[in-house]
Amino acid sequence: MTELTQLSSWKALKIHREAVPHMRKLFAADPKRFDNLSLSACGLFLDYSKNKVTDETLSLLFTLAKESQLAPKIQAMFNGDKINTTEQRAVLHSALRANSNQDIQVDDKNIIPEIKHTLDKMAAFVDEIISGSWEGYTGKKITDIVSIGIGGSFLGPKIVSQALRPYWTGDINCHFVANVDATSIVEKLKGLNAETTLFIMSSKSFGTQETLTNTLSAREWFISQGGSQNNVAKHFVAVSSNVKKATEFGIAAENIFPMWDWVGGRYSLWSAIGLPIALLIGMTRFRELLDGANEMDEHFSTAPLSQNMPVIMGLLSVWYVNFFNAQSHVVLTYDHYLRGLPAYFQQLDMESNGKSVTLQGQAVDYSTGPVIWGGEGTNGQHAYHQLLHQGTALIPADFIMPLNSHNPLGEHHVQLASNCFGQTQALMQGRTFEEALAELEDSSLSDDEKQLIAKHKVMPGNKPNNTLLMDKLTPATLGALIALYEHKTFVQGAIWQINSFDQWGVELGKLLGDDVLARLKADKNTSELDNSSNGLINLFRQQRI
Ligand SMILES: O=P(O)(O)OC[C@H]1O[C@](O)(CO)[C@@H](O)[C@@H]1O
Repeated sequence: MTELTQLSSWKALKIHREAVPHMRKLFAADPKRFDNLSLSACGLFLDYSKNKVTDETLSLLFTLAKESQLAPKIQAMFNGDKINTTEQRAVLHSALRANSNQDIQVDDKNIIPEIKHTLDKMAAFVDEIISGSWEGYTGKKITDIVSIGIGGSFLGPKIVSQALRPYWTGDINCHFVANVDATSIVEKLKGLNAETTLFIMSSKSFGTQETLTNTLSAREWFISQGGSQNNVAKHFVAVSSNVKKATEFGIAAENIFPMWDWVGGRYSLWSAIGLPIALLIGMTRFRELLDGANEMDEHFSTAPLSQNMPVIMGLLSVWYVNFFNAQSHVVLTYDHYLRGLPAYFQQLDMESNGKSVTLQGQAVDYSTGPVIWGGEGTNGQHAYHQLLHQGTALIPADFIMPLNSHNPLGEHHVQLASNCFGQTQALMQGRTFEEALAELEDSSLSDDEKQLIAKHKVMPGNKPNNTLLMDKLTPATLGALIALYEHKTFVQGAIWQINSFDQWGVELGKLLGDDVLARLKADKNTSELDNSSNGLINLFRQQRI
């Protein structure tokens, strides 16, 4: 048995689970539930009143946090302790957005000056590109960026750029290429002019197959379009922690923006990996994004547990995963600009908490990270919300909506808000059999038919959901929102006693992929593997035109 399941709070929560009444009852009993179970921080407002919790639940969850040493674990992360123990690395994405007067030590060295230096280098570069003083090989201004990277070196820049579309300066367009499928890069390059296109190769390791292959193809395209090897320096820059490999690959040393091994890929948009964002919105706005995240770092590291937004959200998730067997969590963004966030949070959470051994190497005997999925409202209401309301799985939901739209057109936003709030209400209260029957009272159905249809119209309700609001989507509120989910992910990992910062699960696939590649390119059939893999490889070799 693991330590976690032996904690007194864990045992108490297991028993207490049965005693939590339906949320309808909780709301009826407490006219102040909304006031009591909501809080504001860093430009965000969280309503968590529509959760299956009483005061006792929350108190037990906070005890669980204390018994799990959450507060010292938070401090260890911010202090730069090597909490990523399987890779012996500090976890300091927070340092990337820290104030420049701070002193944060890694291996007895203050890392703040090099962060500042890289931000200054980014600022100078952004200025040159936006002003047009950086010229392509025929003297023209850069108009298009092609950002090549995958995983954290793709999702963060892409989704934040998309979310901050209203803040683009308008001079530059950006295209993102991640997949090794040639269709992705071929389609992106269509219509681009090599003279005015800049490629950013983003890879922390500088060893990721997809990114290397796409960059080579981009360089070939550039040369096939009239650029020459000598012009590559004007059109290719890289972001990497492996400066040596990037230089060997042929990226000019002055065109390499460094990052560091204490930044995880899925936490890296705050580093020079965020360069595409800075090129689109300008450096001042990029710094506002960092400031918003920094505010959330301050909140997370200083607010008491019971007033701490990431702590509350993380503990609620643990409550459902471990005590109600919730196996997924849905993120519903009621803002078209935020439509990519569920995919971003999916990598953040699932790559971080998809683990099954504790830090001590013991197999867990409880569930860890749930499946994260979602999409934009109201679209999902006409697709998968049916399962949220009446399906058999319990799926906690986060609704995210800015109170003001960047496009205040007619009644659109008030209708959007009515749908968002209406969904949170429907999930919570549901519809009883008696209510369903009453709705059918005036229909021409027989009594038996009414009884039958009413059964189908029953919605159990009592489905947990959070609502996160902000005045308006700005770089600062977006920074705070993303940092909130980063820290929520940390809280869950800390309770589950796992390492949220490695990703060994993706490594085996990479290794086997390399072996399969060699076999696909070989001039003879494969017979050494399992017979399914042999069969697939040989089929591919034989059927290829
Ligand atoms: O930036 P890199 O080193 O190319 O890695 C890309 C992505 O690959 C992963 O390791 C997963 O395969 C992610 O964690 C990372 O963001």
